[in-house]
Amino acid sequence: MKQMEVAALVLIEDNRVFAAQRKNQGALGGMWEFPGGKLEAGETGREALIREIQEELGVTIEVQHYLIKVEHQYPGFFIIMHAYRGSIQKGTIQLREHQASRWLQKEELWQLDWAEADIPIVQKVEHLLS
Ligand SMILES: Nc1nc2c([nH]c(=O)n2[C@H]2C[C@H](O)[C@@H](COP(=O)(O)OP(=O)(O)OP(=O)(O)O)O2)c(=O)[nH]1
Repeated sequence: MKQMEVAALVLIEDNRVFAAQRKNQGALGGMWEFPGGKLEAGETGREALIREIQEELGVTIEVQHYLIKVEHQYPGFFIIMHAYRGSIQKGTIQLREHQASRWLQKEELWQLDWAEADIPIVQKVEHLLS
């Protein structure tokens, strides 16, 4: 069974969290997620996250702390996801790989069609927003 390890960013500004929508084609097409991506060989989760966010959003982030580890079995693959809190150090977000993005308030969190593995992260975020 295919297995992957992924790092994801929980970015909160002004009491809103950043969510991004995957492109319609491909794995989990159209689903909402926290930006990030797969760890490459020899990379730590933090290193992968900094690299992926630079690639996907064109910004430099500072990773603050580890938030939660999620393990989830999708029909075709098993995913281990590490979510971190982080903040933008430099740059303005540009969507380079996602089709849409939103800054969500607490009450809006469950309006989105989240990738299944993200549910525990969204629950955690719910407690971080007021
Ligand atoms: N980045 C990210 N990926 C997630 C989340 N939730 C979730 O199930 N995933 C899945 C989607 C993908 O299968 C995998 C992330 O890898 P990725 O974004 O690099 O995957 P990809 O297939 O788009 O990229 P690639 O193979 O072209 O490099 O993890 C999430 O919140 N953030």
